[in-house]
Amino acid sequence: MAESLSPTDRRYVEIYNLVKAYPNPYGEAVRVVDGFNLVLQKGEVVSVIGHSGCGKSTVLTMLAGLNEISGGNIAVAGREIAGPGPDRAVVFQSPCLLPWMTSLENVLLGVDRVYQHGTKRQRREIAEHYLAAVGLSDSFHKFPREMSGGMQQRVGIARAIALKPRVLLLDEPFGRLDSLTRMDLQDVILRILDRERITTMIITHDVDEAIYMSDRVCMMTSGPNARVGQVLDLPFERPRNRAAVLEHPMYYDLRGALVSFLEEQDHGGAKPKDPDTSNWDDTMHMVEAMSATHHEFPAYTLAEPTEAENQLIGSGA
Ligand SMILES: Nc1ncnc2c1ncn2[C@@H]1O[C@H](COP(=O)(O)OP(=O)(O)OP(=O)(O)O)[C@@H](O)[C@H]1O
Repeated sequence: MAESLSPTDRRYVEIYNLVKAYPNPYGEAVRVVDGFNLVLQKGEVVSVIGHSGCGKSTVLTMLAGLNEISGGNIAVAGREIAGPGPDRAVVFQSPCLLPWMTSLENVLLGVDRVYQHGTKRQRREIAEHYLAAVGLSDSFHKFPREMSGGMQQRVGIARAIALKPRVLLLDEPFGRLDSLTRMDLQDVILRILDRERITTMIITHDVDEAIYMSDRVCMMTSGPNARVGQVLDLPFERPRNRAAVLEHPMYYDLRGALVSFLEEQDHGGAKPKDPDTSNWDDTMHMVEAMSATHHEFPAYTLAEPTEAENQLIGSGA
């Protein structure tokens, strides 16, 4: 993030003293998140990691405007948020596609709303462009039931990116996918982010994923009263290269810092699901396997922005 940024872009997403209180079974308000502060630069990718139940999704859904804020505030591009909006697109663990619509129609749902002044042909061109960008050029007319979980998640990603959001929010987007699909989709997202430079927050349980995908990793303390414990800066260049990241001399130290933090936070309370720090041994094996196996999807290429997209964005539509 070396280029000079305007003051607004340096504080593109600003989360200030954020609080979320939920009622407990006795009706008392418990502050799950309390005093969470984080600033993201424009174009930055930040992962949020922490023990299960600490409040990661709570922070993300408040940033999405889907969850009421109990205290503090959140601003995007200098403006305090008030509810959800197409400037913040979310991809959840489950892609939530409408089952009676094809992949193209599912993506068009959002595109039609954002580009209301575009022609039908222009909007279709944009939806097709983003489906192609996630490797689904052969599946425009498939229904969700005809697609694998990984393909459905690709549609969910295309739908989110096609909105041209200012901020992309990924809530454990690969949580239900097998390791190979997961790695494939990590690369799909990284390549889109390289091109689109979308400011992105990723919630994950996977320390290797956090390191591979992000510019910084934000570690949350365990709840209640969870907040940012530490923030780790990552030295890896973009575009990311998996082998180069894994072979980087600092990789083990960085990973060790994350795991140590999580272990320190693990102070004996019952945790339904601990962060997944177990797949390191499999990772190099997976990299080799990926280069050796036949891919389900055609080689990923990113076309230039479509003419329709440029015209519509240029006209402020
Ligand atoms: N609507 C709600 N009402 C009451 N408590 C809630 C509500 N939503 C979440 N919580 C509680 O808030 C805490 C934080 O939940 P959240 O889902 O944000 O955690 P998380 O870190 O994302 O967990 P995980 O990693 O398991 O997805 C949990 O203890 C959860 O039980």
